[in-house]
Amino acid sequence: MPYKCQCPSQRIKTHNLKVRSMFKACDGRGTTKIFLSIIYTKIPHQICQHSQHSTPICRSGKCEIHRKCSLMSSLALTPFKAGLFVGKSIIVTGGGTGLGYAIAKELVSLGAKVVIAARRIEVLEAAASEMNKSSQRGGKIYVCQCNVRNEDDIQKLVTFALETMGGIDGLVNNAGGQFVSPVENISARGFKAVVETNLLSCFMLSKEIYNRWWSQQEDRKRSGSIVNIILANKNGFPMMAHSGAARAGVENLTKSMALEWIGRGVRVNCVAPGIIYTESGFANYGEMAGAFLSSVLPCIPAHRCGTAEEVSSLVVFLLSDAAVYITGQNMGVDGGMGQGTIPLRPQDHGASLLPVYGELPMKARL
Ligand SMILES: CCCCCCCCCCC/C=C/C(=O)SCCNC(=O)CCNC(=O)[C@H](O)C(C)(C)COP(=O)(O)OP(=O)(O)OC[C@H]1O[C@@H](n2cnc3c(N)ncnc32)[C@H](O)[C@@H]1OP(=O)(O)O
Ligand SMILES: NC(=O)C1=CN([C@@H]2O[C@H](COP(=O)(O)OP(=O)(O)OC[C@H]3O[C@@H](n4cnc5c(N)ncnc54)[C@H](OP(=O)(O)O)[C@@H]3O)[C@@H](O)[C@H]2O)C=CC1
Repeated sequence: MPYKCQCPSQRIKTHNLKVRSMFKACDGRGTTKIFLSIIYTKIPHQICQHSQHSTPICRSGKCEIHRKCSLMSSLALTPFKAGLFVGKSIIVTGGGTGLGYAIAKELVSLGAKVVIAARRIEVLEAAASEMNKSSQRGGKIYVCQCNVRNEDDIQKLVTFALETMGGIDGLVNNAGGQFVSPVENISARGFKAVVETNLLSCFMLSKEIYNRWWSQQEDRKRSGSIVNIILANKNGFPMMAHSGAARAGVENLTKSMALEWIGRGVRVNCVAPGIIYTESGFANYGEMAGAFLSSVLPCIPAHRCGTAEEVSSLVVFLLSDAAVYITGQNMGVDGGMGQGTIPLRPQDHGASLLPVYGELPMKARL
């Protein structure tokens, strides 16, 4: 099947725009879509000539287009100035995959020392060896196995970070997740597991670092920044109610910590991603994910998923001194969804809420 190129290379050439990152997706029907996020760095012309994209699609990952896609991904750069995080030490939980990986990678490319922590050590090690290739100016990734639901593991993580990096300037509470279920089918243990994974973990790790490091610093200039990754749950989170509730807890905890710790120079903020395509994240939902994506994309004002790098930029900004007057906030990265409800649950239940007062005209019904 001939490949229909959607690459906006003409625009890039004409306006000399800058390209930061690329999102590619095979739709399984022989078409590869290439989305360019036209922002920061200049795309080399030889990579993005319109004519070079008229190749038939393969799904092996080895064709010319895939090669160019990978090349483009590896060109993804940061909008922040080189060396911005030199001398800074940061913990990113869940940093071996998806959003956490993108955040850790951007930080290390800016010179930070970063501990990535999660349960699967082999995933962390593979990620670290990849990321260390893009490290700049002394940036380095260290790995630490940690189940964030376990308080002993949390204490060991903080000990490891202090010993290897000599301090902690930033924390990204990104590890998290949930499973899909209607409320009535969630067991108490299941609900508790999700609350522990997303809320208790954030409380335990933030507190541990505060008590052992931030509260001990004489020099308040060496301040701390915590960024909590939550999700777009402003109007509830049907089919993942446990997670919606846990993240609402994180948002409120964020405000309390922000107000209590501001005197110690510690800032605390939330980032609420909308629907961000990460291979690892979506793999948790198996076949449901594909169907979900096709029904949900038209409901996103931007008509596309976000990329991990688009979340990472905001997280890195909040960690940086550029955000020194920002604390207690929750910011969405959601393509215009306004941190609203993700329509996980199709409303195909019929007229279950019948009007009690008066008649509802036919045209006002589904
Ligand atoms: C309707 C359409 C759906 C579309 C799907 C696309 C969704 C896109 C959403 C976009 C927004 C959000 C994106 C993301 O969050 S991406 C990140 C996703 N990553 C993860 O979720 C990974 C982490 N998740 C987990 O580790 C688990 O879900 C959990 C937090 C629960 C931990 O599980 P674990 O097995 O370690 O827990 P326990 O062994 O302690 O078990 C405790 C109880 O939990 C019950 N449980 C666990 N998994 C499930 C399940 N899949 N379904 C039902 N119940 C589950 C388990 O049974 C235990 O309870 P019981 O003893 O009572 O049985
Ligand atoms: N992708 C999206 O559309 C959205 C994602 N989010 C949130 O962003 C965060 C990252 O998601 P994403 O990167 O997409 O998905 P991933 O599944 O790739 O990331 C989840 C990460 O958390 C780690 N993790 C999960 N449970 C634990 C645990 N108990 N202890 C330690 N680490 C744990 C996992 O590693 P391991 O399994 O090795 O422990 C994994 O690295 C999550 O909190 C997610 O809920 C929010 C909104 C939208």
